[in-house]
Amino acid sequence: MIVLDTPIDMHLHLREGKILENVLSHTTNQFAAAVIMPNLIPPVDNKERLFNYKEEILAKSENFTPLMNLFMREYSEDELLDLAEEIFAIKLYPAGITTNSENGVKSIENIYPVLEIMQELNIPLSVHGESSGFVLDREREFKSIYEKLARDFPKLKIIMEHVGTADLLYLLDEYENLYATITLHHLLLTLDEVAGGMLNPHYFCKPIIKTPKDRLEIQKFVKSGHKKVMFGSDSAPHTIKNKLKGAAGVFSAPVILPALAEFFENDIETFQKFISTNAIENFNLNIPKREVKLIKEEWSAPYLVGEIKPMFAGRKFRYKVL
Ligand SMILES: NC(=O)N[C@@H](CC(=O)O)C(=O)O
Ligand SMILES: [Zn+2]
Ligand SMILES: [Zn+2]
Repeated sequence: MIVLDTPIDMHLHLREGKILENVLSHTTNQFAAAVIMPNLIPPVDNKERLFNYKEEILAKSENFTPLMNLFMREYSEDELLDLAEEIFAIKLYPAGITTNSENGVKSIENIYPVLEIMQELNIPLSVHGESSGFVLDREREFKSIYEKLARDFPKLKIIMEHVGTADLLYLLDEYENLYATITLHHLLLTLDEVAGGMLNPHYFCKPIIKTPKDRLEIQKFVKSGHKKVMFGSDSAPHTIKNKLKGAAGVFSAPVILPALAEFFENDIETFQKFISTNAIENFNLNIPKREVKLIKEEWSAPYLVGEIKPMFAGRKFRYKVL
C-alpha cells in the first residue's frame, strides 16, 4: 500500500456548473487541496466572482481545500489588500495564448505596478509562459520574460506553470524565486502521442506536449525530487464536442495518482515530495492533513466522465485509489 500525506494539485481547472459537478469528485477523491485556475468566462477577477466560485466548489466537496487564483488585470493596491488573504496567487495569461485568455495581459509592463504590490504583500505570481511564436518554441521564447520578471521582482515568488520544455527547468537553479509545476501529460507523453499516429485531440493542450528529450529532462527533474518542482495537473476538462472543435486541454484528473504510483514505483519518498511536501514548504501552505491511500490492485480508468474523455481512458493501472 502507498500512503500519501495531503496530496495537492497545484494547477487545476474545474470550470463551473455541470462540468464542475462531473469532474470535481475525481480530484477530491485523490487530493486534499488544489490550486483552482481562474480562466472562466467571465474571468475570476473580482471579489464577488472569487467568493461565489469558491462557494460553488465548497458546496460540492468535502475535506477539500480550494486554493483560489485570481485572473491578472490591473488591480489597485486597495483591491489586493482586501483580497490577499483570500487567494493563493494571481495568474498571468498572455492575452489570447490559451483557453479563455482573451482578457489576459497584453503587455507585461502594464502590470508592473501590480507585481510591485504583489511582491510587497507576498502574493505569488502564477504564469502561463508562452510567446505567440512557432508552437514548439513558445515556452523557450518566454524564457527571457521569466528571467526578467525574476530579476525585476527578486522577492516575488513566480511559478512557471505546466513546464513542457526542458530549457525552462534549468532556470530553477539560477533564480531563487522561480518555481515550476509539472503535469502528468508532460511527464509521461510526447508529441508522438498527440500527432505521431492517428491524431489524438484529447492530448492537445497548451503548451503542446513536446519532444522525447524534453520528456526525459522533465522526468529527471521530477525523479530527483527537486524541491522547486511541484505537481500541477493542469487537468482541463472540455466536452468531446469542443475537443473535436480544437479546444486545448487534457482532462487527466481521474488517473493522476494511479499513473504517478506506477511512475514512482519504489520511490514513495520522492512521490510524496512531488505531490505535496515541496508545495507546502515552498509556499508555507496550511492545509488540513488528509491521508490518501493506493493499493496494489488492477484498476481501469473510466472511458467517459459526463461528456468528457479522460487521459488514458480505459487503460489498466496496477494501483487503485482507496
Ligand atoms: N492547458 C490547456 O491547454 N488549457 C487550459 C488553460 C491553460 O492552462 O493554459 C484550459 O483551461 O483548458
Ligand atoms: Zn496554461
Ligand atoms: Zn491550466
